[in-house]
Amino acid sequence: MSAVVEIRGLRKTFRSVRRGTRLALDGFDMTVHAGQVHGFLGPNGSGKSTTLRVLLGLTRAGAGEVRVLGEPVPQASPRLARHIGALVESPRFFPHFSAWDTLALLCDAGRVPRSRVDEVLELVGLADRARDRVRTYSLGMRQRLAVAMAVLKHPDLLILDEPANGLDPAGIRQMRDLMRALADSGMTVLLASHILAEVQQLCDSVTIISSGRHVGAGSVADVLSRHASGRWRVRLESADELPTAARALTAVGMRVTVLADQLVVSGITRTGEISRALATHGLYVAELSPEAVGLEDIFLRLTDASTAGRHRLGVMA
Ligand SMILES: Nc1ncnc2c1ncn2[C@@H]1O[C@H](COP(=O)(O)OP(=O)(O)OP(=O)(O)O)[C@@H](O)[C@H]1O
Repeated sequence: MSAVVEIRGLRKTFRSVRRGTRLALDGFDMTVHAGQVHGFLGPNGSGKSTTLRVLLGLTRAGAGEVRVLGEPVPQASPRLARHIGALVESPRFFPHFSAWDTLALLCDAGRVPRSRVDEVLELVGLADRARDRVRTYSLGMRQRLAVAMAVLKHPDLLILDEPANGLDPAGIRQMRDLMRALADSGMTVLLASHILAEVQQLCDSVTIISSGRHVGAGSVADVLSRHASGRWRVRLESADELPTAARALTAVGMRVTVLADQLVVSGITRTGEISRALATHGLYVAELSPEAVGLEDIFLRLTDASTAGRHRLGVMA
């Protein structure tokens, strides 16, 4: 799998007279592979927008190496511009223009054939409102028009900063379907988002940033399994047997929490240990499953740990 984005050791410091020196990126690393929807996650102020602005050549890093589509940034940024589409700031529209007029104007300015307008309107689901004025559009429709503007030149890499911000559940779902359709059409999508359930459903891989540092990355499945809770949920034929089962498991060194209809067990290396310990007391497992951990739990665990560590070290900006 080839890397579309490679970032190594990125540092960026902001200096202002009023607020002093602020370290926004502190040796940050990230890799995004071709054809994936890659989620870029981090708490407010952790450095996501700064990273995206560096990738786009909009701001310069103090140190580190950045390559997009194999080319160095910022040196190759003018050449890369036509291969990257981006939605990183609130889009501005001419409210009295229609979506069709808006895209046609951009086609003319960017020497893209106008035949692309209808294609893109179809892709973002605005074909039936294409001739209506933008000022009559909902927030979700405006966001989809902004994505249409970003993909007009059929970029290889699409960078989106919180595209579902402020959208209702239906709008979020349309945006998710759109991202998936774009990735299926061969585009690599880098998506900064706070909506972790969405990221878990949509993204192939993720990078987690906290206080300007990389704190986790990998395919969503890997990240979920790497940070699995190590706890197992155990149900028996009858809930009446749970107290006896809890005593049996505790006696062999496991940690057990008794809930109304199940046990939560940790402190084991193999699940067979649970069935074996219960069988010696004539108890049989009806259901045994790993306790589910979502991306949100992992995100909070990693970013809290990182922030707490940096507070201890006294290196917070
Ligand atoms: N132009 C700037 N001048 C001074 N400080 C800045 C500037 N831009 C960003 N910062 C600081 O850099 C740090 C990272 O900000 P950044 O906007 O990259 O975070 P973010 O992860 O995108 O946050 P959010 O999720 O809230 O958008 C923050 O401490 C922020 O205050």
